[in-house]
Amino acid sequence: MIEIKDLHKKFGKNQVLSGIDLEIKEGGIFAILGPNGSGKTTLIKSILGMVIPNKGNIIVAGNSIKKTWKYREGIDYLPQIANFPGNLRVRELIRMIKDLRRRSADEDRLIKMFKLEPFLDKKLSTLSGGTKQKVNIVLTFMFDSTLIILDEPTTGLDPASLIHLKRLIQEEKIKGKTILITSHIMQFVAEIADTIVYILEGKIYFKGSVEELKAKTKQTDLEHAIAAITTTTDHA
Ligand SMILES: Nc1ncnc2c1ncn2[C@@H]1O[C@H](COP(=O)(O)OP(=O)(O)OP(=O)(O)O)[C@@H](O)[C@H]1O
Repeated sequence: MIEIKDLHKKFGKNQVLSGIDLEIKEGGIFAILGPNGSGKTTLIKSILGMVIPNKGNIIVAGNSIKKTWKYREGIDYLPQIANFPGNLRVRELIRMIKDLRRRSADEDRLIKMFKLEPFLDKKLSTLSGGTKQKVNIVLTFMFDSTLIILDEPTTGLDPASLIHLKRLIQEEKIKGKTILITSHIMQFVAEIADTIVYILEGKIYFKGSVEELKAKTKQTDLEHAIAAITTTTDHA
């Protein structure tokens, strides 16, 4: 589904990605992990064509993404920070995104799931952080793309909403979709991820399952395994 070959990206003198090689097969949940500033969002934005790499190649669904944008229509993306005009009402925003993408959407089920009915006529600027995030989740999942990219999807969510989000992601996986997630919430990652990709110092430091990482680092939970990763694993 996605092939990344020798990807390099620097911002000024800051070398963020320095030779990322990664294959993401079709179907399943992939968590991209790494410390703050390790380049997770940069990698995601490179896949989306929002960051132009200095070197390397990215192939999505068999085609190089260089100088093309059409492939992006087949990706549903939840950004880490979504900035929509505050004076828009939730209902208007949903309408606007549907018009922009010119795709059929199934928003009603999601609005119900996240109990957003009372907020539909409210302006975005008046919503709490968690409610805004639920609106962003609706905007992401209301389309039916085969590739879904979620940058820190749990931000601000209360426990009930987190359960809904997990269920939603798992339902999409069962449909055969490929889901790419970044998160710092290790319990969330441990519960849903099939494969973990750990980025450190611009490279892929580990790729494998949660169980493989726990075994490799001799830890019983993912949080401690991640903490131990740099001292106990070899480069993947
Ligand atoms: N547009 C930009 N211009 C300059 N530097 C940038 C830009 N985008 C990202 N960076 C830098 O690139 C590095 C990686 O940032 P990135 O957002 O990809 O990290 P991250 O792993 O997603 O971090 P976090 O876990 O904090 O979200 C950081 O040092 C950041 O300051």
